[in-house]
Amino acid sequence: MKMEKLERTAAEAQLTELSGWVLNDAGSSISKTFKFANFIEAFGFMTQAALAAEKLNHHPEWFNVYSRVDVTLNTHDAGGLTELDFKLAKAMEKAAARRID
Ligand SMILES: C[C@H](O)[C@H](O)[C@H]1CNC2=NC(N)=NC(=O)C2=N1
Repeated sequence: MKMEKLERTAAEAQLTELSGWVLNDAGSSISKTFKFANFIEAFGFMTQAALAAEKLNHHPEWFNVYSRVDVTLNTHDAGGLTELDFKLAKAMEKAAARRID
């Protein structure tokens, strides 16, 4: 799926529909840290998010230590943010219903 790179203002507008996600200085990615009660909760989130990512054919960059998952989204094919990053971020919000903060 060919996706258009979003300009900074468009990315900022999309961000208003999400909470806790931050745009990097370059305007080329969004990030959020998710916290869970323990590793199993964190890994459950990652499993659900992985299924959503596979459906979208759009995959996260992420780092997990125990109960914490740091997520960064961007579209490497477009060299920045696209609609797909925001779709995946919203799917991740649903998958993170059991987060603790
Ligand atoms: C060939 C394959 O469809 C592409 O490489 C997809 C896969 N998943 C992807 N995920 C992300 N985050 N960015 C991409 O540009 C991307 N491209």
